[in-house]
Amino acid sequence: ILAIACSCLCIQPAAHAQTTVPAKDTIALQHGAHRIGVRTDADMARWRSLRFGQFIHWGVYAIPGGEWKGKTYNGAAEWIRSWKELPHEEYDNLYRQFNPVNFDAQQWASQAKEMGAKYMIITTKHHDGFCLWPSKYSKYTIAASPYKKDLLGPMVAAYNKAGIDVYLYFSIIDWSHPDYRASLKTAADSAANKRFQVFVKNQLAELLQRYPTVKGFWFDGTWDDSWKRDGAFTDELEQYLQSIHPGLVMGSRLRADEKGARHFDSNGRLMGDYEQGWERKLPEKIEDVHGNDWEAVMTVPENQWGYNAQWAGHIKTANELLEMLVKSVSLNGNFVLNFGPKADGTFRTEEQQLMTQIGQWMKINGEAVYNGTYAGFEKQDWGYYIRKAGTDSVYMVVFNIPVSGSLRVKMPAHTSLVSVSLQQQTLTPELIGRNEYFIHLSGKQSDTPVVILLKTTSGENKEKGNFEKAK
Ligand SMILES: C[C@@H]1O/C(=N\OC(=O)Nc2ccccc2)[C@@H](O)[C@H](O)[C@@H]1O
Repeated sequence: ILAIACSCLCIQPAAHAQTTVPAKDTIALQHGAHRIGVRTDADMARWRSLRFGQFIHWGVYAIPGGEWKGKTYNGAAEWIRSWKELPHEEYDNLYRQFNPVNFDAQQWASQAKEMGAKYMIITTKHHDGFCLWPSKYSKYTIAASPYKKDLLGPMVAAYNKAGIDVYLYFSIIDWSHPDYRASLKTAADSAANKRFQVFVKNQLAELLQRYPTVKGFWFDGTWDDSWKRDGAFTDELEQYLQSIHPGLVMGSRLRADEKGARHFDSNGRLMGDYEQGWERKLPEKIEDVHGNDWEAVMTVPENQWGYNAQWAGHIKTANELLEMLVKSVSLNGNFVLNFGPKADGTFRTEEQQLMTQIGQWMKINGEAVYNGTYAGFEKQDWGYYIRKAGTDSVYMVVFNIPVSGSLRVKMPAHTSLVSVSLQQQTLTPELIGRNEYFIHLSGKQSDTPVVILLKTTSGENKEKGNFEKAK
């Protein structure tokens, strides 16, 4: 009885309490997550500090741009090869026309820098298999096009020179490769898949050898059964890439465990270095990210990654996109905004205007975004809190100024307010309850987000803040 009493009385804390996911750990896995909790090394800390990235989807799909022989393709432009109106034979010969004579890596990098992006993700090859670099493992590359020259090298050099890290998008699905199989039905399929796995490993090693300053891979196209069913290979591949390029940052889309689970293994543990499932959607609250690092990727139209001439439907504005960026950072994540250059290497006017508008705000307010983390304050309707990593500085990024003009701020327990400022102007909050304030923005109107800096002090035996003494 004593033993029973003891076992139900002495609650053992979880052996590894870093994650908040109720991990079962009931399934023994060889190829599940090998790390519990976030990566704490310098390369991951750098990725985490960047917060704002630029995605670029560029390839031969930019030539049709979502249209073909007068008809409009309703899917995502980079998927047009899958449209019955466009014969594979015709699509697979588009590379003969791919000649981006107006491509200017320097110009691309400087407009990304102006926007305030700190990293860039480029499609080395999308699902169609066309390689933007002269891969020696494929004939279907930029070398076979009229342009001939490598596109990735100048991009990596120009972006790095502009102080922007580069990550390589790589699609595992490759519609151009004779050995690609979505599913494995026969022994011949399995033999082809083995050859395909060697091809993937060779191309990835080739990319790291050619572009040694890249910081990681952004894998995609890993949902087919042929990939999911070989968790061991995905595990070995990730470890191989880390061995030849230590510190690489790779998201959760690469891996499967030996039971075919993706992103999270069969015990609910995140595989890879950050959660990569937030595609064209954002988490709502901090609990949704389970203590993991994560990244959201976003399109300007509803769902177009490659260049799409039509750009039908709702086109997000700079303020909408800034709110997504700020919301992501307030929930401890990164936000990556996608652009689809034209076949000639230029960006459409609307995308250039967005980069300029976003950059104008980031130039003044980027300090609230870069190195931003979850602040631990109770969410209010006026917008989002962002804590400067490792400090007592908390930014309020205001998107909705209430009709009262008064912004409610509830201080977390054991945290006091030391000062409040709006750019260079000091504000005096009104104490309206126990450790609760109104910050009055009377008469303030703004057509861009307003940033207020709170200096706080926290801890059990802290000196009082400057506004707690009742009048
Ligand atoms: C970034 C996008 O990534 C893709 N697909 O992403 C996903 O499949 N996303 C996904 C799928 C299932 C669950 C959550 C996200 C591609 O097909 C698309 O062309 C684009 O490159």
